[in-house]
Amino acid sequence: MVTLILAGSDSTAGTLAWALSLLLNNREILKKATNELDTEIGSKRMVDVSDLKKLKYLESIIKETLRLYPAAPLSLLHESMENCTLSGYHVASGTRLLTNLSKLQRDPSLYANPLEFCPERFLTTHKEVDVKGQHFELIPFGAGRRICPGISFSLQATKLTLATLLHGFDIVTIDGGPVDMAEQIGFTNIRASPLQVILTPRLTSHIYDKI
Ligand code: HEM
Repeated sequence: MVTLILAGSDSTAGTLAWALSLLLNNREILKKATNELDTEIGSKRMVDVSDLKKLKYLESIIKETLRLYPAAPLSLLHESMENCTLSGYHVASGTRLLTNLSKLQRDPSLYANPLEFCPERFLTTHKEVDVKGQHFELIPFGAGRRICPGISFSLQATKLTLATLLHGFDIVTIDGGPVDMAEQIGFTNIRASPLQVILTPRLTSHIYDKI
């Protein structure tokens, strides 16, 4: 249980903070996300779990966030159980391997303008790519038999929280300026400084009574 809480909290909260930071620095993308929410949900109620499958643009924002800021940038250690050859390299039994997800997911041979926050790529050139371990150019949750067991929960929690925040509130930085994107590298990749924002309700007040 402790493992699940430790592995699940920083990673999911961190991803949410990166998504908001990226959106605040790319306000035209934020606007497109709120437009999608207004079209699909309207202004008379809060977001519901059943709405999530309709929010394709928001889904592409989460994929793009996980591409640029994978919560576990070096994944976890895997130990080779036997001698094998991997992409032409001899790997002796007992060797411990890490996958550099940050580097992989910012590889210019896999993504055009790899450092740019461009959710649209997951609706066009990379439409078929998902994060579930089948497409090796995007594996923020790892792949194979040790893939993150929290994947469905965290994708659902991130999408619901982000949708609820963006639909329910106008969000700006405290000084109106850009968000500092410095990373604090550790076991999980989190922001170096806390993200501080001002939230202003965008829906009529009685809708918030249900929160
Ligand atoms: C955005 C959120 C998350 C990301 C990006 C993420 C990413 C990862 C990655 C890359 C691994 C290593 C996979 C490998 O070894 O190949 C992992 C393992 C793991 N994750 Fe997550 N994770 C997230 C959320 C969660 C949540 C919410 C939970 C639990 C509720 C969780 C529980 C675990 C556990 C227990 C492992 C170890 C699995 C094993 O070694 O067999 N994670 N995660």
